[in-house]
Parts: sequence; structure tokens; C-alpha cells
Amino acid sequence: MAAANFIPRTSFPAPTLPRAYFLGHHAKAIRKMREMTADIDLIYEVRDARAPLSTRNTIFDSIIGVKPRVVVYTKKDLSAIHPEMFRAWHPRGDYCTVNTHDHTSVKSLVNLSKRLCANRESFFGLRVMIMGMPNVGKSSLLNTLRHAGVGRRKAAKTGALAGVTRNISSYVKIHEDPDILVYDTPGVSLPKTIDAETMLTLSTIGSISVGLVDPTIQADYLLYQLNLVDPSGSLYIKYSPPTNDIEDFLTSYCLRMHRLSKGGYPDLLGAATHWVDRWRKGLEGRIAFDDFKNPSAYKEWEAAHDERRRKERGQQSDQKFRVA
Ligand SMILES: Nc1nc2c(ncn2[C@@H]2O[C@H](COP(=O)(O)OP(=O)(O)OP(=O)(O)O)[C@@H](O)[C@H]2O)c(=O)[nH]1
Repeated sequence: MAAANFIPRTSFPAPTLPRAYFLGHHAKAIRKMREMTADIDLIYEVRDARAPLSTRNTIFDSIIGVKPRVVVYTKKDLSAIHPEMFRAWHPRGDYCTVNTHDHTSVKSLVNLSKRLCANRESFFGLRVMIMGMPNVGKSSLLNTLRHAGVGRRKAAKTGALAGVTRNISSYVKIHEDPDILVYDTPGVSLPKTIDAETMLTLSTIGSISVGLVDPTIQADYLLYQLNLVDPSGSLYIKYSPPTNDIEDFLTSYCLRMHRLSKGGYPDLLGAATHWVDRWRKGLEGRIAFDDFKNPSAYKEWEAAHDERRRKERGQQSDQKFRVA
């Protein structure tokens, strides 16, 4: 189809998807977090800056209660969301955006933590617990804080796949004078049914287990999102002309990237995995899910978004959904 005539899809047909990703160690972690929070002074609630709403887990609200919390948006180097959006969402300033691969970007988090807990007296120092969905970068954050604060090496194992951390860590000192002690926790997903759009977003950014959602569906959802951002197809033009057809796109991608199977046929599944992974790693540019427009629209959008999800949960038989 000629680029000038190209019209992107305005809705994505809800595919048949698993609507939950809640494992035994998630439930165990929640129980343990509830037990431990009485002795915790501050929570770092970690979300992915590419999908700030989809990686917000409301179960944490009930665990955290009235404890001070800083929302930490990781992967800011991969996110296309304007910093103003985060500022508009957190007018009290109790958040920060970080790239956990950059030690300088976590310093503001330490300063904010000291400020938030300035008037408390404790023999133990400031005790912080990190919480967040799987694969959002919690362990990477801990390691970077430790390196920036006390110059020590990696304390927690990290990995590109969801579910690397399985148990709550013992505390790790990330700052001296005042002492700041941090506990890492396993990524926890939503214990209830997840709406289709959130499930697609979480799987495309890698926050649920590989294999739960077909890579071709992830690639199709990515193509749909990229076409919404730029209908000229510029975000993937080096592989294919603008298209709404994932098979056409993946076939062009295979030819361009020489991804052919033994008989010379395009390896569509391999291409889907490869392309999505390149976006996850930032090799194709920055990306944003959860559809952000401008700061003033943010609050209304968030309310509409939550309402839509509530409705969708009530009408699970719906075959189609629209992105706001
Ligand atoms: N580009 C970029 N990658 C990041 C950032 N933070 C984490 N990552 C990568 O994201 C992946 C997941 O990071 P982890 O720290 O293991 O995530 P986690 O939240 O501890 O994961 P779970 O063990 O599933 O709970 C790793 O490949 C990290 O290198 C970031 O700020 N920028």
C-alpha cells in the first residue's frame, strides 16, 4: 500500500490471551512484604517509564498504606514519554526517573530519600524496601544505588527475563552517614485478571514470562502502537513500507535481515521475537505505551483509562477494545 494512502488501525482486536500471571512466589512475596513493612521507613515503588500505568500494581497500595513512598520510573533511557508527564502526575515531587545503568541518575533518589525521612530517629538507619512488577529493574536499581553510594559491586542478580529474583534479599547498605539499608523483593504481578491491553503491554516490554503471549501477537501489537505514534511508518521504514499486516511486515523484515529458514522460507516467528527484542533493548529507538498526550490531559486520561479497564473486566467476552 502506498504510504500516502496508508491508514493505521485505530483499534486492536483483542486476541485470545492468558489474563493472569500470578505465580506461587508472587503470593509468598506479598505475604512476606506485609509482615516486613512495619519495620520499613520508606518504599521505592518501581515502575517502567515506558508503561507507567500498566506497571503500576495496585496490590502495593494496600501493602504500603500510609508509609512514605517514592515512585521510581526506571528505563527512562528507553522511554519516549516526556518528563513533563511524570511531573504532572506527581505534583508533590515524590518520584524520580532513572536509567539504572547510569550511576549519576540515581543520586537524586538518595537525596530525596534522605529528605523524606529527615526527621526520624532510628538506631538502624533508614530502611527501604523496593517493590515492583517483574523485570521493571528493581535489582538493577539496587546494584546501581550501592555502586553510587558505597562504591561496592553488584549485590543482586539481574537478567533480561522476568522472574530472576525469587526471594526477598537481606538488607544491602547503599549509603553511609546516614545509613540507608535496602531490601530487594521479587517482582509481583497483579493477583487478579489483567485486561487485554495491559497484558499485551506487559508482555511486549518483557514484564511477564516469555512464552505466555505469542511473539507474533507482541509484534503485531508493537506494529499497531508504532503506527499510532507515526502513521508515516518512519519508525520501521528501513524494514517495510507502512502496513497494518504483521505477516507482510515480518516477511519484509526476514528478507531485510536475512532471517530465512532452511528451505529459504521467512522465519516469521524468529523475526517477531528478534524485532520485539530490539525495541525492548532500545536498539530501534524510544517507545511509550499507555498513550500519553500532554500533561494537562494526563489526569483525565488516567481516570478514563481506569474506568475503561473496570468496564472491560466486567465484560470479558468483548471481542474488541480501543486505545484511548
Ligand atoms: N536500558 C535500561 N535497561 C534497564 C534499566 N533497568 C533495568 N534494565 C534492564 O532490565 C532487565 C531487568 O532488570 P532487573 O533488575 O533484573 O529487573 P527486576 O525488576 O529485578 O526483575 P525480577 O527479577 O523479574 O523481579 C535487565 O536486562 C536490566 O539490564 C534501565 O534503566 N535502562
